[in-house]
Amino acid sequence: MQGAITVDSVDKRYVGRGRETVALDKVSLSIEPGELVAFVGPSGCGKSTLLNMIAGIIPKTSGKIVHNGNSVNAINRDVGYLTQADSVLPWRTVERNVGLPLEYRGVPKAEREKTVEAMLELVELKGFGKAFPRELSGGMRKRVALAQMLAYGPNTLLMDEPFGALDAQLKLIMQQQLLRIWQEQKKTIVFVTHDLSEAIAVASRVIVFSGRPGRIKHIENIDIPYPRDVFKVRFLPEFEKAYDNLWSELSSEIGKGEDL
Ligand SMILES: Nc1ncnc2c1ncn2[C@@H]1O[C@H](COP(=O)(O)OP(=O)(O)OP(=O)(O)O)[C@@H](O)[C@H]1O
Repeated sequence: MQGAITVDSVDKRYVGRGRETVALDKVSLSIEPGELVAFVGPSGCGKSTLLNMIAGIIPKTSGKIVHNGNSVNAINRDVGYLTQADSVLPWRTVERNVGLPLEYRGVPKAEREKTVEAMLELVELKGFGKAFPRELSGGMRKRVALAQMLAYGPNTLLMDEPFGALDAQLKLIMQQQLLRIWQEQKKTIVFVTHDLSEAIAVASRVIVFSGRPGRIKHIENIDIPYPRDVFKVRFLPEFEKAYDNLWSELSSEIGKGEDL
């Protein structure tokens, strides 16, 4: 199924310099096509490791990951990946940054320009195509990175603390834009965050990982219908209930196996 992710009994052990780190222990999880799921957990519990394995960037030690019906055993080109440190190149204009993945794929210029224009419109940066990244605010740069990721049309987006470096107000704006794009484009999204409010505001399910070795400790369904206003949801009783549940699950894990 397009966008579906199944993680089946996945372990990850890193071995290096005579030391073994068990990052993930028997993690199993199913994500439906079109779902927006958030991962939360203490630092070092393996959230980024799991995203990297879904993207096929690093190998699993054991277990199985299936995406779009295919077993992931090498670089997974069906996902878009956005990290906190975005990949916007300072010497390229906005439009040439957004078009970069299409250039790599050899997409002809005319088609590339059409896609870039549509992507800039989608992230509300129409008219900024000729600008350079240094001329943009932090939130605008994030939107360039988002447009770049969306340009080649992956059905699944992996986002690792994408808004972590932004100030509180910009974060809200980006969360709202993300929800709009998600609803318009019907993508599957896996979103890693340290911010519980952010996780509850955007996700339909929040997955809580235990301290290292990372295991799935709890799954919280967020019973707030979409479309959501990320600012107003904070005042709903469902939000408060989810926050209480998540905090009680998470607080006991903080400090366990952490890289202090
Ligand atoms: N290449 C590597 N070699 C050895 N150990 C690694 C490597 N990458 C990650 N680790 C270890 O695996 C564990 C999980 O790391 P990971 O980055 O996946 O955690 P995380 O939950 O994303 O953390 P954070 O929230 O701080 O970003 C950590 O203990 C980390 O030190």
